Amino acid sequence: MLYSIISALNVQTVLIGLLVVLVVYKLRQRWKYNMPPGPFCWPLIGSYEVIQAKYLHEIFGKFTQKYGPVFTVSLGPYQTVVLNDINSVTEALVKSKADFANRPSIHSVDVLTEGGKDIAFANYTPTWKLHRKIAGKALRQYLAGNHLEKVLHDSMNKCLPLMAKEKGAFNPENYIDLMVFNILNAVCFGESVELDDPEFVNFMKMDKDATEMVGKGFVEDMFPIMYKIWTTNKYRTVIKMFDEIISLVKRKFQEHDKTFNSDNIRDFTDSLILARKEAEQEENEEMLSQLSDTHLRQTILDIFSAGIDTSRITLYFAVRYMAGLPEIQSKVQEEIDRVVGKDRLPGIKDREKLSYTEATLHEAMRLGTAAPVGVPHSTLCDTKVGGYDVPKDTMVMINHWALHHDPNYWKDVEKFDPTRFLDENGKLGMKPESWLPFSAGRRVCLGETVAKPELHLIFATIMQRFKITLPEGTDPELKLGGSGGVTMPATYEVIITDRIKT
Ligand code: HEM
Repeated sequence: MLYSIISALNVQTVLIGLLVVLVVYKLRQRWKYNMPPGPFCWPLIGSYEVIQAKYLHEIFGKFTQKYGPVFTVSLGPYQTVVLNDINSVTEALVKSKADFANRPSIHSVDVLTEGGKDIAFANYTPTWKLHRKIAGKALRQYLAGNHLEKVLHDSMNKCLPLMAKEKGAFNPENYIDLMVFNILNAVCFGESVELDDPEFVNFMKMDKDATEMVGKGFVEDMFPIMYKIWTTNKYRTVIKMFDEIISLVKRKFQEHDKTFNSDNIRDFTDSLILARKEAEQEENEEMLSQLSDTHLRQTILDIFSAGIDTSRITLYFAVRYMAGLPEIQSKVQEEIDRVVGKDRLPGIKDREKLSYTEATLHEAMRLGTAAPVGVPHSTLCDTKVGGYDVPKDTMVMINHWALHHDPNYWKDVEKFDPTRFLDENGKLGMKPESWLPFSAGRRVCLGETVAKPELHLIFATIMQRFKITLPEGTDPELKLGGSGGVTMPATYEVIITDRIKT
């Protein structure tokens, strides 16, 4: 009895002590720094409104109206500065780029990245710079030849006939997943799979479940002490999925390592192995220590999973918009018929002539931003943005969704209008200032040069082949699905008519 009272008292004392320390820390921060304003946040828990919100970009939009485009909010214990307009984003990511180039340390992410050994979530260190350089070079080598077009055509030739068999209303997700998966699978591992391949089915299920769970966040990331005491079922499930995904990439990497031949570089994985062999020949011990199996498989996992998720979600949006906007769809198809015809698939070289098609995809990426709040950044030093102070180690989020819906930059914000991206001659014009789906600065999307031709060709090829409509009675307005930091269209069905009967 006495023991339990003492231990209860101890717990209370510790908790109160912690609370006092936190309040003092917060007051000191307020006194020392002129931080951006923001809503009331509870110590440790953060903002109640954020916890309750369905989408982060939406609640951030609400705060912007009240506090302006730069505000502070606590997400659990993470004091976060959110940037909601292009001026503040450019100031942070372009003008003061090194200051904002770090990533916050989040436990669940640390598990997936085997201790931050990847690119996307790694700290801004010389090792990160080396990996980004090597991975960028490998991707450029891949894009230099006609590899990407071949891989794309192979993937589309496999998927389109399967899709054409659909009679009546169906959900196109599986086909889009297969198109994207096979392209990234070929880029990374030189392989292609069938629609019912267990590896594909299993990976997509795990990837989607994990994306949804990560998008909603984990209580354990808010209260890291929980990892040591007790973890939720949700957290244990996602960790099991991470383990499986890591094992899959590990197996593929080991197979490549065993069969590697420097005269025949088959894919991105081979390019990374080659970079390591070159470091071995140069006896560059320092570089070699940063090119361990773990580092290389984490780089591959980044390219594979970052590429699949963003691309599939962008295409879910694009197809759904086209199904609800028959006039725009017809214009896209007229252009493709005129430039490419119906006897061959669109190729990389057609892209510059398919301006309206490209503009339509850009508009789908604006209205249906696949990474609405991007990947969180963190400050490397005390710095400034929008006239406010941002202390070292503050989490910084970019609200890409807000940039893409800012009425100061977009007329009739909610209207789907591809001509925003065209000049007076109907050609693709300069990038609109507040269009930033791939972000900017030191951590700008590494896959942008792959994603742009990849998405364009998949989209153009689907549009060339099928007229897409919504089942009778469906509201043409797109409803948003996903939650937290992940957005996608709510599950939908379409009906397709084959425009090229084969
Ligand atoms: C629609 C397609 C895509 C979109 C909208 C997109 C968007 C983004 C965004 C917003 C970031 C975070 C940038 C920042 O931290 O400020 C990012 C990072 C990244 N993306 Fe993409 N991405 C796309 C496709 C791809 C593809 C196809 C790949 C791989 C081939 C890829 C690989 C990466 C990597 C590795 C990073 C981390 C960069 C770093 O931290 O240094 N992405 N992407």
